Amino acid sequence: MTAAAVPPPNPDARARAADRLAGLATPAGALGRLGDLGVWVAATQGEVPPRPLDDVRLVIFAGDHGVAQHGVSAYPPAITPAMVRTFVLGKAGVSALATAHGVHVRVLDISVDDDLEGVPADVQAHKVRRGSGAIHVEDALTEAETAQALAAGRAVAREEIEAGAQLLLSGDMGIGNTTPASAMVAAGLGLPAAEVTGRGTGVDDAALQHKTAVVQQALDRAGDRLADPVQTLQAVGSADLAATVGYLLEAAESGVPVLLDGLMSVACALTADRIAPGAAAWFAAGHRSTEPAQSLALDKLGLSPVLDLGLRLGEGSGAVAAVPVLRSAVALLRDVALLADLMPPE
Ligand SMILES: O=C(O)c1ccc[n+]([C@@H]2O[C@H](COP(=O)([O-])O)[C@@H](O)[C@H]2O)c1
Ligand SMILES: Cc1cc2nc[nH]c2cc1C
Repeated sequence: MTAAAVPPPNPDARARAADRLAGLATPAGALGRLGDLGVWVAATQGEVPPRPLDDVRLVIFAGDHGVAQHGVSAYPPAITPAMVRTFVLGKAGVSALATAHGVHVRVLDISVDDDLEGVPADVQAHKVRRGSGAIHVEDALTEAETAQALAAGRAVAREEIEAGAQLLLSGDMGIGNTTPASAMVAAGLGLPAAEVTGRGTGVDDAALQHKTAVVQQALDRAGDRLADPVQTLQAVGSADLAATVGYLLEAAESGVPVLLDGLMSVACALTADRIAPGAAAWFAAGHRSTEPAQSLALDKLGLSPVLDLGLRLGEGSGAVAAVPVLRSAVALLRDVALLADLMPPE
C-alpha cells in the first residue's frame, strides 16, 4: 500500500536562499554544511531568510516488542515502562538535552507491555496494544492495528503542528526495538540480516549472532510481503514504529520539516518514503548512530548526518543535540550582512 508522492520543499525559496547564501559576507562555501542546512530550512518554510526555529517539538513513541523476550537485547523489557515514567518526570538523557536546548518533549505509550498506572492519561491516549508480536515467529500487528497505529501517529503530528511546531523530531523508547527497526531497513533495502544487524544496547558477540539469526528468521517468515511498506510494518515492525511512520508522513505531507534521530527514527523515515515517495526531502538527519542499518538507510535516503558522536541512546537524543546546529544555520542566513552591501560598486 502506498500514498501519493510528496511535493518537495519550495524550489523557488530554495533558489533564493542559495543566492542569499552565496551573497553573504563570508567566503564562498565557507559555511559548509551550515549553509546547506540554512537553505534547506528556508525551502521547507518557503521563506528567505528563514524564520528562527522557536517552536521545536519532540515526540517519543514508546512500545515493547515480543522479540525482546528472546535474547536480542542487553536489557530486560521492564526498562521500557520505567523509562516512560522517567520521561514524564523529565529526568531521562533526552530530557536534559531538551531542557538545555528549549525543545518541547511529549512521550506516548503506543504499545508498552504495562498498564503504566498513575502516568497522565494523555500519555496513553493513543495506545494500540500491550506489546507487539515476536516478529520471528508471528506478525507484529494485525492489519487493523497497523492502520490504527499509522493513524495515531498522523493525529499526533497534526496536534503538534496545530500547537505551533516549526520543526518536529521523532524519538523512540523500547527494549528490543532495534530488532524490528533493522528488519524494516533490510526490507526497504533488500539486504540480508547480516548486513543490517547491530549491537543495539550493547549485546556481546554471541548475542549479536543470535540477534542476526532472529532478524533473518523474521525476514524469511515475511517473505514477499516485505515488498510492500505497510505490510512490512505489520509483519516485522511494531505499533510504536508504525505510529512513528504515520507521524513522519503527516509532517512531510503538511510541509513541516523533521529532524531525525537514530536507527528507529531513520528506519521509520525510510518506510515513510517507501509509502509516500519524496517524503525524505522534508527530513534532515540529526546524527549518525552506531547501528549499521541507520547509516545504510541514511545513504539510501540521500541524507548526511549533522553530528557523529558515537551516540546510541535513542529517545530522540541525537536529534535534540543537533537542534542548536540547525538554529545556527538559520541565524547565519538571517543575520549576516551581504558582501554587496559592504562593498558598494565604485
Ligand atoms: O537510536 C539508536 O540508534 C539506538 C541504538 C541502540 C539502542 N537504542 C535504544 O536502546 C533500546 C533498543 O536497544 P535493544 O538492544 O534493546 O534493541 C531502545 O530503547 C533505543 O532507544 C537506540
Ligand atoms: C537505561 C536505558 C535507557 C534508554 N533509553 C533508550 N533506550 C534505553 C535503554 C536503557 C537500558
